[in-house]
Amino acid sequence: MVPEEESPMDGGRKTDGTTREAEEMKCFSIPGPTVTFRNLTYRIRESAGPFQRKPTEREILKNVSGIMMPGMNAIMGPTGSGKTSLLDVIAGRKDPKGLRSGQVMVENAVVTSDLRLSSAYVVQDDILMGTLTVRENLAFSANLRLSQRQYSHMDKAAKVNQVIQELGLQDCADTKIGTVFLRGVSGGEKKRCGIGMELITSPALLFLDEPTTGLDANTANSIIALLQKLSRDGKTVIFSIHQPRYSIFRQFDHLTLLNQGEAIYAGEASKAVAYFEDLGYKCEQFNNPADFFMDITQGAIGPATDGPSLGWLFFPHAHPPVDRGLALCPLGQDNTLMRGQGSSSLSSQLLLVSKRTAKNILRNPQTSYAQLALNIVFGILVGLIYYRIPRTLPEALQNRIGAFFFLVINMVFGNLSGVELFISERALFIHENSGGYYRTSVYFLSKMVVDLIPNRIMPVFVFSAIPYFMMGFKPEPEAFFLFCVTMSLISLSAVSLAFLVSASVGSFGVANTLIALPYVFMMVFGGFLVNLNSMLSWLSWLKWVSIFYYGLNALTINELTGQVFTREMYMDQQAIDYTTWGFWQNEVALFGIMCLCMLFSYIQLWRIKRWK
Ligand SMILES: Nc1ncnc2c1ncn2[C@@H]1O[C@H](COP(=O)(O)OP(=O)(O)OP(=O)(O)O)[C@@H](O)[C@H]1O
Repeated sequence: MVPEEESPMDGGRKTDGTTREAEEMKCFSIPGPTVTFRNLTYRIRESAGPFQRKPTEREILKNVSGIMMPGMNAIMGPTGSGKTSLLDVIAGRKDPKGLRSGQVMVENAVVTSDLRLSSAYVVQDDILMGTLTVRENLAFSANLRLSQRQYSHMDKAAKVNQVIQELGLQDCADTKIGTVFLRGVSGGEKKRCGIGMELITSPALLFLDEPTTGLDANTANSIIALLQKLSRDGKTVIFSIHQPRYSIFRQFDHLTLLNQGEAIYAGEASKAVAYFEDLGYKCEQFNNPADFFMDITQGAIGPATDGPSLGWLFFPHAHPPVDRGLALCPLGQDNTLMRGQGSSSLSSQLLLVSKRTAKNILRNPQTSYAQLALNIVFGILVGLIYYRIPRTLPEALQNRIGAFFFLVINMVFGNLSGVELFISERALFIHENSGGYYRTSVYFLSKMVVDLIPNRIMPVFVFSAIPYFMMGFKPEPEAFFLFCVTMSLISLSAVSLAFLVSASVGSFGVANTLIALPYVFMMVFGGFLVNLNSMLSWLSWLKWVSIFYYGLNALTINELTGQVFTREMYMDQQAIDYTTWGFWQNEVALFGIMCLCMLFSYIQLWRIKRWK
């Protein structure tokens, strides 16, 4: 959670627009912080193969140091040189376990993972809600991240308008971002909106991972021009970039050049060419310096004379960290200097996130429609197959039990789509949750409320009503009501299991395999396909975890108890307890499965790795 304290960048509560504007101007005139890092060594563990005992370690950052001040600070280097890793370590987004030495300081205070809550980080893949407009996305960020105590609704709307103006997003402010099904704003506008989501909190320190990747030359230019404008307003802008064109390169104030995890240059960008020329490398007259540096790192050109070799750090015109009197502090110790803006209360977070989820479902209703359509078609189909079940044996019994099995299969397997819930928004959730937008519990609860009611409970009532009367089940309202309750509990427990799988894995392929397996096992141990009394005793215990077992039992008790044609004979044979408590035992068991799966889903969601 973003702390509620007032930040140095925070304007505080304002009563009139003029004061607010003046304060905003003041925010921009306060210089951003100086970020210092030294001797950063970062190792990753390469996953061991099946025959390898110990995982191997690889050093991806080797003793990297530097100072980044307010302005444009670029981290450049060839692919795989460690640009993103360095950016993430500085921004406190990389798993601290891998940091073997070194520290990062912001304005003389050691920072660790807390920095990620107080600084702004724009990820490479624009992570935005595609069904919402640019303005709605920005408003979502403003409503959640600007303190309720300090900003009124009007203040927040004014802030959104201000960001739209600053980023030149006026023309597309009310256009949806876009999804695979929906054409939305352009790539450049999406990138601007991503930057805007972070600028909402007026951060003094802005990190961007490859902000120009995937954009055409003009759009890339305009994004860099925007960043340059922000840096001239006093912000410390730190970004990784691969191989920019000259018009982009010349806007850099500070350059950190990486090669195979080592910083081979860190200093004023305008002096980098001269530095390498001093080492004997020759930059052709019309060559782009960025291309020149890439050629050096990739060994395409060598020194003309015997100069010093690459691989040691140079700080032209930059103050070495020791000159700034920075104290060493053990890694992992939190001593955060900057504090983020206060965020909204738990209940308003829940309201805002639920509203966005509902909006997203309404604007992207394919899953809900499919769920409803499937239930109507299946309901009619079951109703037709078992139309007016006779009340004479053997059909009265055979058809009823068959119909129950058919109904439960539909309830369970109809919820396979539940595995989509947390996988499709995994990147968005990780980004927003680690950026301090909302708590894990808020996201979880909003998903439960907004997904469960329209997608999992309402269609069940439609589905239950259609075949129930077509088949000629007990006409009493109480029996129909208990039938609906049972069907809902079967559906909810099945979907909870799907949610658990969804929160545990990151890919649809794995999730589909993982969910199909327990569903099929539960079906076998439901008591319809095999008589559980005749099964090996050490195997038959699996019925106790079967949604099918409890669901079939409850439906059977509800329909067959008191019927003249069976006289409970069937239930006696199957050892089904058809007392009132016997019926409710099944309902409680289904409810228990649902609660357990929900609880584990939440734990799994909470355990998702936030580190990069
Ligand atoms: N969490 C991780 N797990 C495994 N390998 C990693 C991890 N993070 C970084 N690496 C590896 O470290 C090296 C540097 O990666 P990084 O993404 O920092 O490079 P980069 O310069 O940003 O590359 P690119 O320009 O291609 O994005 C790569 O070989 C990458 O595969």
